[in-house]
Formats: sequence, structure tokens, C-alpha cells
Amino acid sequence: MTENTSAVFTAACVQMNAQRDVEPNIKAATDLIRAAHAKGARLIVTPENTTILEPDKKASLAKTPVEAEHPGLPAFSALAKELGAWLVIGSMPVRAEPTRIANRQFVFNPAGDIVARYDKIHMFDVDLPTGESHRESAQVRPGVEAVVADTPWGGLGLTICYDVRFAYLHRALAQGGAKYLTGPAAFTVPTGEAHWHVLLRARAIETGCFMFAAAQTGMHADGRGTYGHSLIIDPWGKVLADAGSEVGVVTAEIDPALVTKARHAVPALTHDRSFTKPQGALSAAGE
Ligand SMILES: O=C(O)CNC(=O)[C@H](CS)NC(=O)CCC(=O)C(=O)O
Repeated sequence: MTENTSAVFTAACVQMNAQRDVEPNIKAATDLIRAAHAKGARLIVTPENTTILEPDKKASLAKTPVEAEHPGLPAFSALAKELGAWLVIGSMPVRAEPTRIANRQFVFNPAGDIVARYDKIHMFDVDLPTGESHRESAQVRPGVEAVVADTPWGGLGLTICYDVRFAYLHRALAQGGAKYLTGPAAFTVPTGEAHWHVLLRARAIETGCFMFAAAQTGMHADGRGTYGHSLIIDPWGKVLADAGSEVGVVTAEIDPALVTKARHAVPALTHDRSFTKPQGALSAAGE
């Protein structure tokens, strides 16, 4: 189908509860993507780690093939083509080096072609007050390139999960042509409760972009919980859809004209100034 590039269209976020093994996750994602399409969605975004949420690093590496051998690629390519929809797989980790993976996002056009790839740049290395610790950098090779995909509705800037805490990436994407941002995630419950909505709304407001943040939800392997609340947000910061904590699909009508409207009202994206930086330096602990 040829898209009318200025017309209102329906976008969807798929909310998943991915488990350890790739094939059942592909099947679960496929069913939800079909449900999103049945609701009229022309652009469908899935969460970070759509294809695998395996806490055991050795097992995760063993289950993560190189891109060319990953069963998710032919499956999602065929699905995008069958549905005639734009499909963003929030992330599908692939082997990047013998012992490291890339936390990679894929954009498929309605012909089933991969039109963009993005490797997550910022690594989630944290020790939370709840005792939950993550060392993403121990296994993931971080990306070094910000990516804006071309869609019929305008630029789609790609980010993943912890990237949401880095405003400069989003600003660079918007200044590089993005009118829409993806923010697929597997957010922790405590940081989600405290930070998720405000961070995503801030990124949408600062950039004058729509935000599509598809999330993992519920309990995963080894007692790991994720926050859910997939969000679709407009460029003025209004939450158009919030998926709550259940597995499922949320949709929203996207009016591309709202991007121009928000940026005309407050053209902050064009008001950058240069300034000298303060001399201080952070310690390793970040203080
Ligand atoms: O490790 C895996 O198996 C899958 N990957 C994730 O869950 C990623 C990296 S550990 N999670 C986040 O980035 C959460 C960020 C977050 O929660 C915050 O910024 O507060």
C-alpha cells in the first residue's frame, strides 16, 4: 500500500512478556503484531529483547546467532510483507563478535526489506537500591551510530531502553530529521515506577517528536520483573496510549501535523547555544 505521507495514521506498540527461548518469543510477537494490524496499525513497534530475555549470560550467548542466521529475520520480514505494514522490532539481539552481542533494532518496510538497523549505544550498568544489578556492557558491544530511518511519514529516530536517559541522543536524532522516536524497553520495575513516564514525555517534548515506547512487562526468567506501560506520546507531551501492565497492544492516531505545530509553538530545537563547560570532573561513582 502506498502511504499518504501527511495523513493521520495508526501506530501501535506491542507489549510483551518475553521468556528465555527465541522461537516462542517470535511466535508471541507475531500474534501481537497481527493483533495490532487488525486494529488498523500501519507502523508497529515491539519491545527491547523481543526475541530473547535470558538472564544467564552463557545461555544467552549460545542462543544468539549472527544476524544472517537468526530465525527472527525471515519471520519478521515475511510478516511485514504479508501485513503490508512498517514493523520495528525494538530489539533482536544478534551475535556481533565471538563473545559479544549487539542489542540491535530493525526497521522493516512493507515489502519486508530491512531499511534500518540500530545498535543500542548506552549500556545499562547499574546497582539499584533494591539489590537488582545489571552489567549490560559485560556482554553487549555498544553501538556508535545514531540512526534515523526514512518512512513515508518522515524520519523515525531509533533508541533503545536506557538510551532514554540521554537527552543528547534524542536531540541529535530530531536535529537529524526525526519526527518520531522509538523507545522500546525492558525497564526495571523500580526505575519504571519512578522515571519511565517522565523521561519519555520529556524526550518527546524536548524534541517535538512522537514517541513510540513498546515495553516488556511482567515476570521473566529467574524472577526478573519488568515495568510494562508501553506508551505512545505526542510532540506536546500528551500520553495518547498507556498499555498498563498486561500483555497486549495499544494504538493511537498519529497526526504528523502535530510535529510542526509543537515546533512552531516552541522552536527549542533551533535554539542551541554554545557555551564553555565547567571544569569539574565526575568520579567513577558519578559524584
Ligand atoms: O539484559 C537483558 O536480558 C535485556 N536487556 C535489558 O533488560 C536492558 C539492558 S540490561 N534493560 C535496560 O536498559 C533497562 C533500563 C532501565 O530500566 C532504566 O534506565 O531504568
